[in-house]
Amino acid sequence: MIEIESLSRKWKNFSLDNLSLKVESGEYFVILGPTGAGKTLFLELIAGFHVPDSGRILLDGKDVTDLSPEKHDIAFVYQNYSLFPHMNVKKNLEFGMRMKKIKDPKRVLDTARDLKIEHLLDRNPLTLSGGEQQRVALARALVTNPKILLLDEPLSALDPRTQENAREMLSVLHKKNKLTVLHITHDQTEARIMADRIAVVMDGKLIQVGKPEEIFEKPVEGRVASFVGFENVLKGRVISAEQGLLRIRVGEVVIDAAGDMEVGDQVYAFLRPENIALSKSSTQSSIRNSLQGRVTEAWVLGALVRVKVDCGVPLNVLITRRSAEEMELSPGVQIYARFKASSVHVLR
Ligand SMILES: Nc1ncnc2c1ncn2[C@@H]1O[C@H](COP(=O)(O)OP(=O)(O)OP(=O)(O)O)[C@@H](O)[C@H]1O
Repeated sequence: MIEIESLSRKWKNFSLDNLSLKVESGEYFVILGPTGAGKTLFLELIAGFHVPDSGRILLDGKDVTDLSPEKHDIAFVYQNYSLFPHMNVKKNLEFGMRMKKIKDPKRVLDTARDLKIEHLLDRNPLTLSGGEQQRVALARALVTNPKILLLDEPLSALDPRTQENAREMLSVLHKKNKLTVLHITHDQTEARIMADRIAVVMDGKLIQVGKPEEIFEKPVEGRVASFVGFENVLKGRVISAEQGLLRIRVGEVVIDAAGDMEVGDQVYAFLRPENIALSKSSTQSSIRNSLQGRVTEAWVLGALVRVKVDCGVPLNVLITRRSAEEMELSPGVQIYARFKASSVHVLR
């Protein structure tokens, strides 16, 4: 459906380099990356707002690289919604239809019903809440019955509850209208929940494409690992490697990890804070790693507590508030940090 072949474009101090990507028809595809990665520019290239320096864009097999945006037959929802403030909601919707020369008044009402904005049709966009504006922006995009929907951070301006409703609504519309969606976000949770597949973009480059579990469990580069939540990065050297089980020396500490490396390799071991458990005693269990250490800091974050532990290596740990209270955790307390070998993601 959407084929991007070696797309490059340079702006003053920023460039998108050699991006290639295939999005299947009907896929919900998320482009994930930190702020300034070039996600918006990438989406705008696909929509035809800029002409690339090199490379091709094919929509449904048709080369649209040099065609104007109207010929791309794509609907775009902007981060700030960009509703026309001098038109009421109904006229905002009708505008899109006029542009595409669609004359079907029923579509406005049907789309308004789908997006639950029937009661807002006479209102001025400036009087709407953020969530209502977002639904109107989506309605304006969908009223022309596009095959491809491009969403630029569509949920970032909404409060968490409204975000949840909007996510659900987007999923329903995606399935009902058999849309191919390209959704960009810097929010990992959003990407993980919504995507069939994810492309990670950083510094104008496409780093990894895969299913959510591949991106979140098997990131291919350290910067992706850090971005998707592997906060602990331990640099070490492999001292033994047998049947997929590695022993890695990190300073004075030795940890076990699952992976495919060779003895002598210098590696980075990545570990999520939520995959480390704390206990006051070193009880026997199948968990391979149990490092003795001392709590250096602890902050309460609602139902969770973020704990810094010094085990010869510094570790960030996230545990429930209840566990922290049961263990009477506070700076200076002696503790064991425990984690499975399979929780450690090892990269060269
Ligand atoms: N018209 C332009 N001319 C020159 N540079 C630009 C232009 N538009 C954006 N940039 C720069 O390109 C880089 C990528 O911007 P872009 O908006 O695509 O990032 P993003 O990944 O969408 O970030 P965010 O999540 O913050 O929106 C930034 O450094 C930005 O300053």
